[in-house]
Amino acid sequence: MSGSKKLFNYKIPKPVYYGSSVAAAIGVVCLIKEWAGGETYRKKVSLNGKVVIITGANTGIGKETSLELAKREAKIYMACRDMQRCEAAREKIVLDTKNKYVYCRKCDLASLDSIRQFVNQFNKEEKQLDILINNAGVMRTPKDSKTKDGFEMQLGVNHFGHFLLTNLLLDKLKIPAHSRIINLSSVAHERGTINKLDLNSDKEYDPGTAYSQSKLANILFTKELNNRLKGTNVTVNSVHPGIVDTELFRHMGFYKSWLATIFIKPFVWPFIKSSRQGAQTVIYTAVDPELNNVSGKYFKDYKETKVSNAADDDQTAKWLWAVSEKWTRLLQ
Ligand SMILES: NC(=O)C1=CN([C@@H]2O[C@H](COP(=O)(O)OP(=O)(O)OC[C@H]3O[C@@H](n4cnc5c(N)ncnc54)[C@H](OP(=O)(O)O)[C@@H]3O)[C@@H](O)[C@H]2O)C=CC1
Ligand SMILES: CC1=C(/C=C/C(C)=C/C=C/C(C)=C/C=O)C(C)(C)CCC1
Repeated sequence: MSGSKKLFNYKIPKPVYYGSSVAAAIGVVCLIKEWAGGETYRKKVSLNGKVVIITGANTGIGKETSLELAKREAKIYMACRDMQRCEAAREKIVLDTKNKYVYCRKCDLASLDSIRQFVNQFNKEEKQLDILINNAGVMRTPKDSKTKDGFEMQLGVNHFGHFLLTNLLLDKLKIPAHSRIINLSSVAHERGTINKLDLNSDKEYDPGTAYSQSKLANILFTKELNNRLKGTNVTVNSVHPGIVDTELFRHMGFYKSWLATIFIKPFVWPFIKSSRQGAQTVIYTAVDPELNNVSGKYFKDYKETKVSNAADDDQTAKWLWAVSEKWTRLLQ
């Protein structure tokens, strides 16, 4: 028997036995990951003739969403801060989908000037906008990270940047029969509060608290924008994509450490979504015809989901809107 294992009445050489056991175990783990990651959105919805803007489209969830919408024949504007990374992603999307109507445009959400320049250029290029996906985001940026206009980086990029961008694009969104805005929020909003006395975290800064505040701001923005868009053709919803293995964790030392890589990640890996899996609910809310008249909602795993009490607060939503209008100099 040495050098072989017995299975029923067959002698299997040990290397074959152990090799196939490892392969089977890997197969099972992959199946668990596929199952835990949720269903792929497969409804055949063509976006031929539709114009889409996706912020932060060069990597992670934004890149996968761009790829999927390009397959559905949309004309896509990838609004990114790093043109080299954007071009690399665009090339791949164009090669994979054969859709040549995919463009890179500079839009640094950490600069109000850059956002205005992006919109000025877009207004010259397109008559209408059908889908705006406010996807770009940063998480747990280091202390003292500020945008060009002095906003705390996470609130600045995740909320103020998208607040200005969306408002400047509303005229173009009002042209098609139906158009949509999708705001990427997060389950992290549940831990968030809006700090009315120190919104910009100038007095005290905690990276996790500031991220949660920014993701709560995304939902409050969705709420107030939905109020203001009543009676128009434009809907606005927010999405939690799941816990997704992307570059969002770039500022979290522990996540990238050898300790986490060896002792934690192998066990949680099957339950963390890939970027493709994380993009599915975003794609669903962006394109599914059943949602043509659904607005002001928050989605998770294809389902409308309840938001936290702090996110269901009309007064704070209005307060945040007024501050955002002022700080981004929207009405200048
Ligand atoms: N991953 C997750 O587990 C979760 C993610 N989310 C949300 O999903 C969204 C997408 O995140 P994800 O794909 O995971 O993260 P990634 O870090 O992989 O992608 C974020 C994108 O945002 C871009 N971005 C960052 N700062 C700016 C800026 N100043 N101007 C323009 N673009 C910018 C990045 O560009 P660059 O490559 O140049 O840095 C990148 O393209 C975020 O809003 C995030 O909060 C919500 C819940 C969970
Ligand atoms: C997977 C994993 C971790 C957990 C990460 C979690 C739970 C992230 C949640 C992120 C959210 C909610 C992001 C976006 O909004 C640890 C503990 C860091 C260790 C390394 C592996």
